[in-house]
Amino acid sequence: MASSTSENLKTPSVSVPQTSTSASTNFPPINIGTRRSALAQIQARQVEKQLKDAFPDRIYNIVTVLAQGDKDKVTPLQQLSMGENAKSLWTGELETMLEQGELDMIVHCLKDMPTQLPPSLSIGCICPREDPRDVLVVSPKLSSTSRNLASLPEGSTIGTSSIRRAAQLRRIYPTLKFADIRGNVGTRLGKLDAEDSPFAAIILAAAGLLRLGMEERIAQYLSKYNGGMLHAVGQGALAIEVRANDAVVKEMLAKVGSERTARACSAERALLRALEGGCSVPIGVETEWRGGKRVATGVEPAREYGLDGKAIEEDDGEEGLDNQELLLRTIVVSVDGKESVETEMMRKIKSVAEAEAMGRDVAKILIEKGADQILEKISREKQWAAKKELETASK
Ligand SMILES: NCc1[nH]cc(CCC(=O)O)c1CC(=O)O
Repeated sequence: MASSTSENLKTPSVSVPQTSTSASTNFPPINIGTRRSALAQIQARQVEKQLKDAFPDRIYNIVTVLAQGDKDKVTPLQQLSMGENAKSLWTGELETMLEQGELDMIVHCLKDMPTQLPPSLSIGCICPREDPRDVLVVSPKLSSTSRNLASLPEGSTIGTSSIRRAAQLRRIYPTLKFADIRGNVGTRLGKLDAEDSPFAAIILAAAGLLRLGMEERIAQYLSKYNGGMLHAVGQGALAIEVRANDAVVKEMLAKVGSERTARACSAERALLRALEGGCSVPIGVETEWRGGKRVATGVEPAREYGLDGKAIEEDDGEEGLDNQELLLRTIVVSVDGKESVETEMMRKIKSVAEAEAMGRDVAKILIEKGADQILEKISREKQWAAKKELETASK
């Protein structure tokens, strides 16, 4: 779909689609950067559409970049994301282009964004959240009999590279086994469905499957009260990264963002930041808005359920937001699932800053309850594994 320009010869991993010539405008085009996967491109087009609806006179280009993390399919994820630059392998190249003005915004899954951004960049807006939950996707060989975790055959292997997912499931389903599975959503589904697949099922984010139009693959939605699984910080929300000093683009994005999602996700991210967790740290969260006219998840527009399975009665949109309370549930689990610390807090939240304060307060409570010991142990083990890796490499 994207046609290459001669510019790309210098940077072959970047593809710029032809600019549409239909809109007449005096403004320069808005270049929207994203990763190259099918899901990333759908997400970028969704944001482009919202911007087009709000600002039809502007021209938009979607620029896709093959991220370092997508190129290296061999090194285990946990090693790829080690150290200072954790996760920059997903965003580093795009961020350089944004800083240099080749892009005007980057559409990210908020979940994949580091909690600290380079000082020249900031989050321009957070879009309304898709369903934030993790889901179980079952192998076609089992899908007529096993539609949930509890009914999978004993000793089944679940494909996931996420310590958060594996650790939480080990805690509740000690007979399940876990194995790494890498790649984009489509690649993972292909590995699950292969004739010689070692996996009985895999765990994915609902949001990705829903955006890809693959809802029919979802066997079970997981949450605290269904499978005992809390999702990742920021899961299901798209965030748009911009140059911190780009007032024009920031003003445009104000039309696209959701205050409800921004508050919920800011609480989650402040919690993660305070615990200094990288993407592989097993912290699970759930946020719900309670009270006011509706009982709702961080999901928006309101779906027909809350994360606890209670029906959502009425959607009073953003208006009732200040009268509602934000419920934040969290869990920190050891890798083997044997130790865990959980806490829940509910508070009225009237701004992103208040949401961040709540996230930090929850982090303090988790630390008082012993979460720091779990996290320190994981960090020691990671350093040990990295040292071993270096020793092996230098032999
Ligand atoms: N780790 C990759 C990733 N980053 C964001 C999503 C899902 C979409 C979202 O959270 O918005 C996924 C796929 C998955 O975890 O199944």
